[in-house]
Amino acid sequence: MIILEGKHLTKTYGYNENKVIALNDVSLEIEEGSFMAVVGTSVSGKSTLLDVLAGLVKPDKGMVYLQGKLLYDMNNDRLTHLRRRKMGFVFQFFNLISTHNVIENIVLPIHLDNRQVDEEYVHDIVETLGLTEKKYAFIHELSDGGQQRVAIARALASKPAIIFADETTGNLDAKSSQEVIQLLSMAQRKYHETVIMVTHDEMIAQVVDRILRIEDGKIIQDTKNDE
Ligand SMILES: Nc1ncnc2c1ncn2[C@@H]1O[C@H](COP(=O)(O)OP(=O)(O)OP(=O)(O)O)[C@@H](O)[C@H]1O
Repeated sequence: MIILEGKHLTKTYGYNENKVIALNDVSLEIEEGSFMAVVGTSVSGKSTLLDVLAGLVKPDKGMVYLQGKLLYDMNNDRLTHLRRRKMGFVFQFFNLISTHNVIENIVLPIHLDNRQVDEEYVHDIVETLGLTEKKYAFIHELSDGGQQRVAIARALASKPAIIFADETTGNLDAKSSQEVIQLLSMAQRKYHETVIMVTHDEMIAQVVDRILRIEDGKIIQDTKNDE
């Protein structure tokens, strides 16, 4: 089943001689439960594509449908509500709250959405990500790797329809980047999540279901791993 669809997405930044076409008429469909990696050289438009698909950056042209619902047709409050309910984010620099402990950070998006925390589910995620011993630790007490795990746990906890991950602006070393990919892949299989991840890591072929290669704001290669 198609969970997310982008149609003729175009996004430009700047004007006249400073004009940059970050996305140039991109269309794609994403299967529910799949793990898609978005790769490509620097400033090719990867993050812009992710942000447009996630309802964070409105395209100049084109449409995004999440489970058949047109994203940019709704007002901002509804879009924010939809993002909270349906999307999980694992972005670089994690946006974790330093005055909260690990478990408080993980359940924060659920509280923001005025939903009941599924304690059993959260417990399972915490255990799966190896955070049980760190549950009550503060964020600054964790290593970078530990913080990454909290960010992944937080994205999973609200049972989103899709998880968006972007490591592109950061400087994750190859090992941390592999770890994030492995953890997301495990989560995708265990919790039947759909994952879209922007990465510089090219060693992903075995893990992901699909690799989308972007160059100059266009899809230049779309490789699906059919098992
Ligand atoms: N907020 C913005 N304002 C102006 N220009 C932007 C903005 N965001 C992106 N761009 C431009 O759009 C183009 C695509 O950027 P984008 O960040 O999507 O590429 P990327 O492939 O994710 O790059 P990287 O891998 O280096 O992070 C670049 O030329 C960038 O400078």
